[in-house]
Amino acid sequence: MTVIEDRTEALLEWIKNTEDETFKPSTHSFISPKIEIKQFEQSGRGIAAKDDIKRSQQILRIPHSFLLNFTTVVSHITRHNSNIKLKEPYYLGIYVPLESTNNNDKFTNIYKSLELQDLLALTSFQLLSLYLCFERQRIHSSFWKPFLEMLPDISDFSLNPLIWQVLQVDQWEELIQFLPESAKRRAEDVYERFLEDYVVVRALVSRILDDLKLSESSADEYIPVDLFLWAWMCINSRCLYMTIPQGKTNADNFTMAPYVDFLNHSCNDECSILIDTTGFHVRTTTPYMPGDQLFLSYGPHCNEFLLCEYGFVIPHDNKWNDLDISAYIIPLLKPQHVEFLKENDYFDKYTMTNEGISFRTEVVLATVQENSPSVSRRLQALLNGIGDGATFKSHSHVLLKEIIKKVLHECDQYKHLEYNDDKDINTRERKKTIGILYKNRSEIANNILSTLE
Ligand SMILES: C[S@@+](CC[C@H](N)C(=O)[O-])C[C@H]1O[C@@H](n2cnc3c(N)ncnc32)[C@H](O)[C@@H]1O
Repeated sequence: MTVIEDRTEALLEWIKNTEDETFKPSTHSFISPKIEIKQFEQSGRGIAAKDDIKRSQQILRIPHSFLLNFTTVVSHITRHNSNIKLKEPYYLGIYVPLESTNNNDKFTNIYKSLELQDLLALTSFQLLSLYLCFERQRIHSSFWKPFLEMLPDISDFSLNPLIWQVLQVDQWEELIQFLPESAKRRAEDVYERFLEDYVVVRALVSRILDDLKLSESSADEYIPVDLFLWAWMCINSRCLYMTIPQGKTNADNFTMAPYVDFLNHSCNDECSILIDTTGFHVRTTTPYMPGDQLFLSYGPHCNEFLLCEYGFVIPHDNKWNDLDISAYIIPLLKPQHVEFLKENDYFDKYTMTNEGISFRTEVVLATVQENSPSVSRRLQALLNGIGDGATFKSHSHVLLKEIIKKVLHECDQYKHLEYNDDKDINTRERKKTIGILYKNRSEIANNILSTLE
């Protein structure tokens, strides 16, 4: 057996796979005997059909105790602290084996010192990143060992700009500079989210070390930044939407789900998800033949989003690609335009797709044509949906053509990156991916331009 097959066996045993849809659904998993984990060239490990699978067939069910989320992590950590009694109903069904708390390593000493309010003050991302970092380091006594052993390596995220920046990979500053402005902004947003989580978690660990009079130990020993990065990226690239009762914002509403997290992304919905009291279920929404890869849509995401959040792109025909031209339009705005657009919630994010320009883009192109937008009746009519903005159209088209020509000029400068021959394979792949982003932009720009001529 190969290493991956061994690990898969261990995972199936741990999640108590029964291959029986009806057997003890709240404590045992069901992994359809018609599927298997396989290696795919473009997308790494994924799930393949071994047999014909009909549409609308249940293929996976994972009980709540094997899902890694805010509720299960709080249940596991607080088991180390006998003063904490969890009473809320959502904690009651979570199975935490006692053996997993019988250890006195340096990480469980921190768990013992964490109060419930410390945990509840964290976001899902912060709590799970902290927990994955610790459990990875105490893996041999971790309840989650078979799951942790199936998680990707940091090298699997090599295309992701967050990795370039945090690990300062070869040519990282140049690579970030090469990104289209809208992708650069997405990458900055991801970096800020990551940094904020790291700072909060590190401060919490430092405080506990102080409380334990262990201030000679540094929080960096407990959460090295590269391990925190690995944990954070595992979560970001594998989290699945699920409502969390303790969630403070929508961003807290997710879970990690063993085995389900091997489903790769496609633009079309080919599987669907359902969560009930027995756990996390996946059904097919399309038929599959033996050898086919099963896919789940992670959402209507363009390539810039997929790259910055997950570290991959769909090289051909991502139907959710858009072209963000905010960086070209915003410099054209006068202060009164900016004020008007902000007041009406139309500032920034000016996009177009192959189908045409977005309404936000139509609004901004109309707004720049008005000296005093706040008193323009025709602009107000456009915003209220009373007028169709016909009087703005011809000048909007002129402006749009100018902008698109600039976009195409920029794409011509960078498209060649797709075919670069950098001697370092990682840099080569990263540059190639940036080149694909420019190719995507030029395709949309050319399509829109042809409708204007
Ligand atoms: C939820 S995991 C899927 C399992 C993953 N392939 C693995 O080997 O563990 C998501 C990650 O899979 C990869 N991925 C998913 N869909 C992909 C696709 N259509 N093309 C390329 N990579 C993909 C990306 O690396 C992404 O961060």
